[in-house]
Amino acid sequence: MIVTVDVGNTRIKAAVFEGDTILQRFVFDKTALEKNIKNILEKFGAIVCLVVSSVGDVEKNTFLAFEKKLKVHFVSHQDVFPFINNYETPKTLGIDRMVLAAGATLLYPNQNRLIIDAGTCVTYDFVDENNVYQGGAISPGMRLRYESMHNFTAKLPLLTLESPESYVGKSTTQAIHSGVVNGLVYEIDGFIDEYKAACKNIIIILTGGDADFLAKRLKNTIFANSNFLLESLNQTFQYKIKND
Ligand SMILES: Nc1ncnc2c1ncn2[C@@H]1O[C@H](COP(=O)(O)OP(=O)(O)O)[C@@H](O)[C@H]1O
Ligand SMILES: CC(C)(COP(=O)(O)O)[C@@H](O)C(=O)NCCC(=O)O
Ligand SMILES: [K+]
Repeated sequence: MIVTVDVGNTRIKAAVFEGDTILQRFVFDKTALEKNIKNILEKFGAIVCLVVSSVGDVEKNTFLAFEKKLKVHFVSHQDVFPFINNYETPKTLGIDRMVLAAGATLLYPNQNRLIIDAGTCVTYDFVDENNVYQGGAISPGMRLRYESMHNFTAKLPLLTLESPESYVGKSTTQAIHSGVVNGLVYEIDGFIDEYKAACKNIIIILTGGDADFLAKRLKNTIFANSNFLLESLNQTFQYKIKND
């Protein structure tokens, strides 16, 4: 039994795995990291390893403190990955994106894969059918769009996520909701259309904190799997054990 932990720029997600099955999933804030990990380990005494992917700014030592009880592994660029990396700056590629690419490569063999992670940022990652990671895109996530328009203007209020009534916003509030939500939906549909036109045999995976909300609004039919990063971490770790 292992626990995988995904430290994003907004929240921390964790899942306990027995083989390929998720037993329980947790979401918490970085201020409550130590307490939550402690609780998970107390609840699941059979956990032998803590596998961490981090792009956030939490202290490594918080995890290392658990090393007396179990093995702690930070996924890093030095690990073995099941794809060839064609990114021109492989050392700066986010470790979360590497893990998503690895999970897609292992779980969906012999096809092109596009992974869209709608978190703090929206990331697009493309692994082709020859298992070559080709790159993708990074754009502001939904919450970031609301916050940055408020922070960088004098007049725009900070709103919380709401479904726009129409693409024609009839008030400041409605115009912001339309710009943020419809804008991101059009962006994602636009990228999906480009990838689908360029490659016939492609699987598209949508994950991240906004995945469920967005999936319902896309023109393309895409099923959201908000656990995909945690599942990919489990897969990446199993692959490492087999291939090290
Ligand atoms: N309780 C919540 N707290 C913060 N963000 C949330 C919450 N519920 C949904 N979200 C959405 O999730 C997104 C962040 O997704 P997440 O996958 O947690 O990000 P990250 O992996 O970058 O930490 C935000 O854009 C926000 O709209
Ligand atoms: C793009 C990201 C900020 C996404 O982080 P997230 O939204 O998952 O919190 C992260 O993958 C990162 O820091 N990447 C480094 C740059 C790159 O991937 O090229
Ligand atoms: K992301």
